[in-house]
Amino acid sequence: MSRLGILTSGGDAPGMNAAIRAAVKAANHHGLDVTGIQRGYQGLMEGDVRQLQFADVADFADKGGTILKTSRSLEFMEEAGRSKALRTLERLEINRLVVIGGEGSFKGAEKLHESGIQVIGIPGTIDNDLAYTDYSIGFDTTLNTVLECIGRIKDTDSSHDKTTIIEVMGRYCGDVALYSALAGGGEIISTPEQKLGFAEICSQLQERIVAGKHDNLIIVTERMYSLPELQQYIEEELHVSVRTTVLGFIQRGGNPSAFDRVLAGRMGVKAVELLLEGVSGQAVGMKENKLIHKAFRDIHAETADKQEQYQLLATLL
Ligand SMILES: Nc1ncnc2c1ncn2[C@@H]1O[C@H](COP(=O)(O)OP(=O)(O)O)[C@@H](O)[C@H]1O
Ligand SMILES: O=P(O)(O)OC[C@H]1O[C@](O)(COP(=O)(O)O)[C@@H](O)[C@@H]1O
Ligand SMILES: [Mg+2]
Repeated sequence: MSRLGILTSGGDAPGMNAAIRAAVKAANHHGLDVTGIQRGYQGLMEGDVRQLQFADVADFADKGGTILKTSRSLEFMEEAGRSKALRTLERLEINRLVVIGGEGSFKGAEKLHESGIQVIGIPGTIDNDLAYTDYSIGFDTTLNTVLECIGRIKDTDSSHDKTTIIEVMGRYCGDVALYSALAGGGEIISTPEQKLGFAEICSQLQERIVAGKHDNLIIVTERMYSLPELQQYIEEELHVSVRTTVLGFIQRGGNPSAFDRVLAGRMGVKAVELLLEGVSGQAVGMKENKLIHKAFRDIHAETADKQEQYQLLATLL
């Protein structure tokens, strides 16, 4: 019987388990056995695997994280590490592979494809930083979590007329911040795509204070500023009380939203279908609510056009 391997790699994202479940279900339906590779590429190199029956995954579709565990593996970035991974695949007679992860994981998957392994990617990252797909699995859940946290902070801010800087994740992509603000989450937003300087943040804040809005949320993407410096700058310039909240891993965990579960189900099944059609070196995505698939090499070159969303934001803020 033909054997399919599946792994999750990079940061965990809510909905990864739902994608695993869907892929196992689809594989079994087509008579394929599934080997779960644990701890991403690190586990692939070490041969850390277990057989996956549908019963093993059926109850986890509604859980965050990944039951297969995940890793970031420096060793796999090296030729020698990847040779070890190839030896594992050969030894276990795995000739088809599903990789659930983000951009980095897809780079690794592309190298496996170039080495002759049949591989399909599924986008699983809270960052939504893969431009070829409108949404990656996990992004919607993270947004909902961020909005819930923001709502709680707003209650306190409005009661005390305070300003809070909220740092959200996204690595080098501003989508978590952007969509949080589009959903009504904040007054001022700064992202890698539209970065505001300290002075610009202060002038926007000052405008709102003059207009009578004394509780304000400033949403920023991680890795952009020294937050203590930004906080101090605003306090000294405008003589207002400012707090800072870094949401951190709170926004990566949690049960997947309905949207992420459905997306994961669609993509998990599609990945297996593509493998059965003989497709390799591509990732499943979604554009305008239709499933698509695209070569890894084209995915890396694609850049996102978020002009429409930023224009909308300018109207809404
Ligand atoms: N250029 C690359 N070549 C081979 N493997 C890579 C490459 N880039 C990333 N990887 C592998 O993919 C893993 C996950 O990538 P990372 O960027 O950390 O997360 P994500 O896939 O979620 O974006 C890395 O730890 C590494 O093992
Ligand atoms: O978990 P780590 O290694 O601290 O990495 C944090 C990074 O992981 C993420 O949560 C998810 O990123 P990836 O999906 O690319 O792994 C980023 O938003 C964040 O910058
Ligand atoms: Mg990534």
